Amino acid sequence: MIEVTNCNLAYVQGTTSVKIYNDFNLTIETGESLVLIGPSGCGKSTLLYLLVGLLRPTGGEITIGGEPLKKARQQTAIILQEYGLFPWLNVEQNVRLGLKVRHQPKRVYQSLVDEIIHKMGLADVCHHFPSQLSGGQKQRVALARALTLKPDLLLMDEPLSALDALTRERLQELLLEIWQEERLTTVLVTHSIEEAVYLGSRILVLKNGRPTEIVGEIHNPQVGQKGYRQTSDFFQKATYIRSLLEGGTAE
Ligand SMILES: Nc1ncnc2c1ncn2[C@@H]1O[C@H](COP(=O)(O)OP(=O)(O)OP(=O)(O)O)[C@@H](O)[C@H]1O
Repeated sequence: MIEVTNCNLAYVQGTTSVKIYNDFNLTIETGESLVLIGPSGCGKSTLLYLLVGLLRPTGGEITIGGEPLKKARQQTAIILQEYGLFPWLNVEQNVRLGLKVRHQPKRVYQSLVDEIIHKMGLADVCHHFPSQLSGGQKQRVALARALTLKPDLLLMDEPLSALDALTRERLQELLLEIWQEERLTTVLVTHSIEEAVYLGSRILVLKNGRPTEIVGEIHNPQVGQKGYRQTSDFFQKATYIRSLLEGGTAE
């Protein structure tokens, strides 16, 4: 379980300090797929950076599994929109990079790397360089690299936003599959209402105030059910989230 308790975070902008989070509280259960949605600038990425340990709150505390988060943990993986691949390394080298920097011997990790490359559908391009890949393939490499580290927490900042509609849908399926199989705790930031309802077992709608507020919390236990995207329940949740984003209230 992740607990964010009374957290404060301010950025210095020019001569002023702008409070993004003030006494902010959030609990994320183990195995949840939490989605954060909200207008640009409301603080979604900042929350991910706090959760990964790259930013330290100026007040309050974050604990993961009861342990106070003091610095980046090995079991947390983060995937960013720009993929974060090294252009001079091929697919396989990019995927195994995380294990290599942790000084694992090759004989220990190679079978895991091979397995994940297959699972991500990258076997045919494993000797290609990032410049030879499509956006969807690059994102699958980033995902594969994160998964080789066997994280217990996977944070994703708009990972699918640069992809065309069909590639995006295929990767949504893949993310859902990974979440269902591994039962990882995931936190996904997206601007897509549909994606939020398709992938989030709980969806938090944030408001662009100073400080940031949660204006809606939607429990979505049907996530992952076959054909969910075509149901009226899916449509109703999407409509509700839209109304919250537009500043309306619950129907
Ligand atoms: N390093 C920084 N220094 C000063 N201000 C910052 C810094 N990083 C972010 N901000 C500001 O903090 C606010 C929240 O930024 P953040 O990137 O968390 O928002 P976001 O909801 O992820 O936005 P987007 O949806 O556009 O990615 C914004 O107003 C942003 O300009």
